[in-house]
Amino acid sequence: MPSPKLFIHTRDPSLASALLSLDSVRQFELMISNQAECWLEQLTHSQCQVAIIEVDGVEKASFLALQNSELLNRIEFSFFSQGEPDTLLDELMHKGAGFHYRAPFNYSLIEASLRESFIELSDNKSSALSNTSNLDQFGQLVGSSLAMHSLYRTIRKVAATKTNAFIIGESGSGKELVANTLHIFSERSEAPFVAINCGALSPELIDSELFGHVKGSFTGAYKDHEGVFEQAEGGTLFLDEITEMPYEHQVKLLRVLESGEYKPVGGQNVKIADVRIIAATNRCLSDAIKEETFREDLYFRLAQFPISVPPLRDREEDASGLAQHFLAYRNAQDNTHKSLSKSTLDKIQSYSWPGNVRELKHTIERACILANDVIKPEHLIINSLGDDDQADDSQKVPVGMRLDDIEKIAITETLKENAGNKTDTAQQLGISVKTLYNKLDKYDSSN
Ligand SMILES: Nc1ncnc2c1ncn2[C@@H]1O[C@H](COP(=O)(O)OP(=O)(O)OP(=O)(O)O)[C@@H](O)[C@H]1O
Repeated sequence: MPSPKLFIHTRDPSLASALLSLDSVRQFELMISNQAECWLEQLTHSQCQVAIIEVDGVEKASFLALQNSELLNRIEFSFFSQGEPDTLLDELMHKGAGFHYRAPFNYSLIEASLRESFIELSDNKSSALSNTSNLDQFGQLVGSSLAMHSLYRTIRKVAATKTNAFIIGESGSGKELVANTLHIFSERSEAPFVAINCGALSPELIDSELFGHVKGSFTGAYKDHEGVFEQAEGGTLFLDEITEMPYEHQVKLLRVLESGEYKPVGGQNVKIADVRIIAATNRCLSDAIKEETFREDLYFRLAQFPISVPPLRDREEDASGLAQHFLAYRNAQDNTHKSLSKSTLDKIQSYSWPGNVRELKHTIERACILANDVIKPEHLIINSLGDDDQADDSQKVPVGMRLDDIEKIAITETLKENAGNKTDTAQQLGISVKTLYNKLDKYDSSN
C-alpha cells in the first residue's frame, strides 16, 4: 500500500528545515515545491492528501483560485503565516481548508497533528484488493493457509476412494463445503449431491425423509415420495449433524449401511442403495458416544475416513484473506468499491472467530450495509472485539436497517452464544429448529 503523500511549499529555509526534521513529516512520501508561481498547479497534479503552505509570498490569485477548487475537498491544508490579517486565508479557513499555524510555531503540536493525519490516511486508504480475492481455491473451499492445503490434499485422497467419510469440525467451519468438494472430486460427481440436516428432521417423518414412502402408507401420504437415499442414487448423501439424529433411527441407518438395502415406508420392495455417505458433526464425538446420543457402531461404520476441518483461528492469514474475498464478491455483486481499512483487517486477523467462516462472512455482509466506503473496525459487529461492548443499542441497530438484516444478526449472534447448538438457539429465539435451518441455509447460499 503506498504511503500517504505530503506536499510542502515553503520559501523560508529555516521553516523548511524545521518541518523536515519532524518524524511525522518524514513518514509521508514528500513532494517539495519552492516555486512561488506554479505551486497550485503542481499541487493539483499531485496525488497528495496533505499540503503545508507557507502563506508569505503566495500570490493572492492562487488563494482566490483555491477558494473554488475541488482541492479543498480532497486535501487537508496546513497554512503557516507570520500572523498578518489575511481575508482570503480567513475565507479558506471558514471553508474548512484545515489548520492555520501562526508564528511562533509550536512544532510539537504540528508534529502530533501531522502524525494523526498520517495514521488516519494510512488506515482509510482503500485496499487495492477491494475487488479481488488473493486466496487459493480448491473445489468450493477458499483458503491459502497450510492447514487448508493439508485439508485439500486429504480431500483429494479420500475423493479417489469409495469409502464413507466423517467430517468433524466446529460450526461454520465449512463441513458442508468439504463434503461437496469431496463429491466434486469423486467419480460420482456427475450424479447428485444431496445434503440433509439430521437435526432438522422431525422424528415422525424421518423414515420417510430417508427412505421415502409409498402413497397411502400414512395419513398425509398423498403420493409416492422419494427419500434422500433414492434422490442421491449414484451420488453422495451428506448427513449433516448426524449426532442429532434420534438414537432409535440411527440403528436403521446402520442397517442400510451394512446391507445396502432399504424399504420405503409402506412399500414391499427392497431397494439397493448406491450412495456414498458423508456424515458430519460439530459435537465432541466421544462425549456424544458416552452420553449415548450417538451409536458407537454407527460411528465406526461411517468413519472409515475421519476428516478434520480446522477452525478459522488456526488458518494463519486466511481470516483477513477471506474477509477480502467475501468483500470482493459482494462488491462485484452490488457493483460497489468498498474496502477494508488496515486496522479492520488487523482486527479481523486477531479475532478468534468462534463462529468460524460463517460468522466472518456474515460480519462482512453486515459491515457492507453499515459502511459507505471504507469498512472501519466500528463496522464489524462482533461483541468479542471489545468496541461493541461500549456501543449503545442505537449503534448496534442502525436506524433504517432492514428487518431481515436485524433478524439475521439476532440469529447469527444467538447461534454464536450457544456455540453452534441449533436446538438451544431456536428455543431462545422462539422459532422451530427447522425454521432456523431454513434461514441458515438461505444465508449460506446468499453471496
Ligand atoms: N473455506 C471456505 N471458503 C469459502 N466459504 C466458506 C469456507 N468455509 C465456510 N464457508 C462459508 O461459510 C458458511 C458456512 O459453511 P458450512 O455450512 O459449510 O459450515 P458447516 O461447518 O457445515 O456449518 P454447520 O456446523 O453449522 O453445519 C457458508 O456460507 C460457506 O459458504
